[in-house]
Amino acid sequence: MPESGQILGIEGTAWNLSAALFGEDVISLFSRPYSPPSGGIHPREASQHHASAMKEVIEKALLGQDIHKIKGIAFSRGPGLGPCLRTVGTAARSLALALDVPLIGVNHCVAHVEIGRWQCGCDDPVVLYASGANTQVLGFLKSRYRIFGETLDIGLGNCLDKFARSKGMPHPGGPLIEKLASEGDPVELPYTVKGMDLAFSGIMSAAKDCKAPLEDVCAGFQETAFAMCVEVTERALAHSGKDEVLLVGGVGANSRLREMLGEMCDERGATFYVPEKKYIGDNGAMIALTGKIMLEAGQTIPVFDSAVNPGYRSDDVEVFWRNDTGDLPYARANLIENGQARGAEAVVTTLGDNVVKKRLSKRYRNPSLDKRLIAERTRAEARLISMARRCGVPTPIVRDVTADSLVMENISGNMLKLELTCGNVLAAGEMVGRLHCGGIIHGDLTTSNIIVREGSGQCVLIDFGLSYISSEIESRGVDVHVFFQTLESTAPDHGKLRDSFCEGYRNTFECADQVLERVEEIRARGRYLH
Ligand SMILES: C[C@@H](O)[C@H](NC(=O)OP(=O)(O)OC[C@H]1O[C@@H](n2cnc3c(N)ncnc32)[C@H](O)[C@@H]1O)C(=O)O
Ligand SMILES: [Fe+2]
Repeated sequence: MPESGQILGIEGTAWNLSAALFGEDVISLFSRPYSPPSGGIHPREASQHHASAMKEVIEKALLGQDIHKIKGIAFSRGPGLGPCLRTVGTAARSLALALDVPLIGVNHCVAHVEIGRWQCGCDDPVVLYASGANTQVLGFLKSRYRIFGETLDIGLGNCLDKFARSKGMPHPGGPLIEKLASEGDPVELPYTVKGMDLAFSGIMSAAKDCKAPLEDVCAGFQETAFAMCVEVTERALAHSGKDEVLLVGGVGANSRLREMLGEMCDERGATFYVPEKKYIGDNGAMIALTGKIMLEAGQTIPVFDSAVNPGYRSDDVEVFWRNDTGDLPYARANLIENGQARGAEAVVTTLGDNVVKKRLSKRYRNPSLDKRLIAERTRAEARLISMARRCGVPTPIVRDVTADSLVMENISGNMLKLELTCGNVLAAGEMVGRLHCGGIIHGDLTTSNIIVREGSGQCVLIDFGLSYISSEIESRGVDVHVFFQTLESTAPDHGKLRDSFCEGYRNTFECADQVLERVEEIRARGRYLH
């Protein structure tokens, strides 16, 4: 590996203009945050702030340093606010040319992850990246940071900030909401999880309209939104078989979110990591460090081809600097002991020809939210399994229902994720087509929730805990989007599998094309939003 010496990194995707020098460790770090006089971040004003503070920030980061030791200039290439990115890009290019050193274009999201891994010393975590503009659950697989799930509308931080503004609180709202929440008694707010994806706009509008004392609304907001984030992180852990969780991004500064994630990891036997506060939100050190790693891996860019990318996705980056884990990470998925399988939210125990599925209480969840979710999901599951069967979708037969448990027929076979052939995925597409045709949305359509029945090879759909009735193209689209995401995050040949699914889906559902078009739209929407 070539010795890369010192790297200067510049961050300025949104609110913080920050520069750092990284050698073997962080040598210097200096930031000039932009705080809007009123309202939220205005892209042009933020970029003007960055332009006027650039000289000072770079000078302070380089104070007392020998600039001849600098072997590369790294900058945040995206995602972020276009005008801010361009200001930073221009400064980085000029410095690279003036010092005659390589230029490294860093993906901001990947940099959040890399500084977390570096600081915490974790190896292969499931990452909850919760910041202003982004909320994603990421995991490394086959040379990329795959997006297991993400927000379908706005980022958690922006959602907190907008709610705060509507109540007359200053920007950014996160820290003040945290303070108020600690004195409140949580109100009930809408909880929206779709497979491993999340949506925050429902909770935001309900919170804005809520007439309860502000402390109680803030507490309800945190309890609900954070429980959603922890749930999808747990789901990603169960699905991927990884055993480390890393929290990064500005919202990671919140101690309640840390506490909840810590409790979830504790219950699952996973290890929880979170970097120091100065490295958790936007900072120049994360760009300098990632720049150094990328330079060592040979990932530099020529100045003439270094345009910024406001929509740069975490999974657009080919990660040359990490060893591929090789096999799909299923070895440790779903702990199975004494005939019991433990998924993300329930324990399934085999009892002869039946299984008992019992939803577990989660310590990280506020008790009334916990009770509400367990009861709602158990009831919904029993009702929707029967409906789906009537539509010709193979499901287990339900034999009994209690407040937190279902007794169902035991289906023997493997999860679809272990038998990802085009034929099986085509059959899955046909099954989902029938389900949607009958007006049912599965709500958690992953390859772990389809069993390929031993002997007949028939695809059987399980886990209807998040299912609901809807004939909307949007809901159907999200269902299929979730399925495609699990293919993408786990199967290298996902293109072919996707085609097989579409073929099956078209075979049984006449609105298939409309839905598949919407899936493309939903995918594009997940890209950086302003
Ligand atoms: C693309 C890039 O520009 C963007 N960066 C970004 O959003 O800044 P970051 O520093 O990672 O996060 C800022 C967010 O973090 C929230 N935040 C800060 N302290 C918080 C706290 N104690 N509780 C909750 N939220 C907090 C703020 O309210 C704000 O929304 C991103 O990573 O998405
Ligand atoms: Fe960020």
